[in-house]
Amino acid sequence: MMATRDIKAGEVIISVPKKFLITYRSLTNLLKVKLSAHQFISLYLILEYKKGSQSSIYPYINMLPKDFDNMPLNYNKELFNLLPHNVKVDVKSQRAKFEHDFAAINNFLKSQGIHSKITRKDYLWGWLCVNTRCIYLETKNSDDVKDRIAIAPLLDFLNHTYEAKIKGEFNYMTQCYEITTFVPYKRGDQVFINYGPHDNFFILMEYGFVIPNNPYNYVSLDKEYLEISLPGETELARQEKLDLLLRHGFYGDYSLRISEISFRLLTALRLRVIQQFDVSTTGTQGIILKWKNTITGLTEIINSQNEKSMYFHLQLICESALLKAEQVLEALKASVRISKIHPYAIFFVVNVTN
Ligand SMILES: C[S@@+](CC[C@H](N)C(=O)[O-])C[C@H]1O[C@@H](n2cnc3c(N)ncnc32)[C@H](O)[C@@H]1O
Repeated sequence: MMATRDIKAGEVIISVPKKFLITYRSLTNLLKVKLSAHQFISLYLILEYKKGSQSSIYPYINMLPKDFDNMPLNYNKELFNLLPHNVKVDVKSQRAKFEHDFAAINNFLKSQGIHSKITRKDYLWGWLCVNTRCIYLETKNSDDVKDRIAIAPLLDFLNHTYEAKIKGEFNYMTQCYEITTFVPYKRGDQVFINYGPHDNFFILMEYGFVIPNNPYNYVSLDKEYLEISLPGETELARQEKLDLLLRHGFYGDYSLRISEISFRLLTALRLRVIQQFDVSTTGTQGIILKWKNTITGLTEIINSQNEKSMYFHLQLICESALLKAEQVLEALKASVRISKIHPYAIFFVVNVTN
């Protein structure tokens, strides 16, 4: 979407009247349903899609993507396996959510005596249309979960940038969904919204694209942390350290950003590199106490030797992550040559790996 005049910070750039919002409530006259808003709006979109030019919202249906082959949920096994471990975990839970929703609409259609001709592929299309395009509405009645999401076709013209500063909300006075920009635009500029402070893993999974030089990007080192082998560390010691991490809320979510090593990762590594670890001894109990002090902020480090070893092993796990990424990039190069995978999908996986 483009600015047709200069726009000042603080101006409302878009105002969509309630009657043009597709919500659960706006559709309930069509069918009495016991489905979530996401489930039902997805069903509505695919039913409209199947009507072709007879659909009352045909112009909108016609401008929706024809497929979502570039989204991880649709990747074949070969490409899925090349995704970073943490993305695979998230895509698996997204897939489970989809399967749950697909089962719910099938049950619903059956309960209505409707013989469904909606395939998994059909429904996935509707489901991803909603996932990539819905807006969240703060309802006055916080129990009214069915009214929380909406599709506003006009808003589909707005793309995302992390630089946009906006507020989007339903205005009860004007009965419109309004977007206010807090950055100015010049006539002819592309006008953006901001889907949130998301890294490329999230953006790829939820919206099917990536942002070059996204400042929210990070590398997850959870798998490398668990797989690291420390000389002299017994399986019992390893398990006791992991139990301690769990008990203190420091298990997992170990990330590296462009200019930041997460405190969680540093803390977990400090514990991990402690040698001759045996919780039944007073020596280990004393060092665990010092480790706990680094969590509360009482001290910054356990001791200089532990700190040195921690950074040494941090470097090792970074090198291991780098090696894996290089192998993935090589495999992706081969995929481009041999398979029929959507070229954008390959570009996206290269981007989240790089
Ligand atoms: C609400 S739609 C935005 C409008 C979309 N460009 C269209 O023409 O339908 C959301 C989709 O737009 C695309 N999109 C939004 N911002 C983008 C960006 N900065 N770069 C690339 N694609 C973007 C993604 O495919 C996303 O799923």
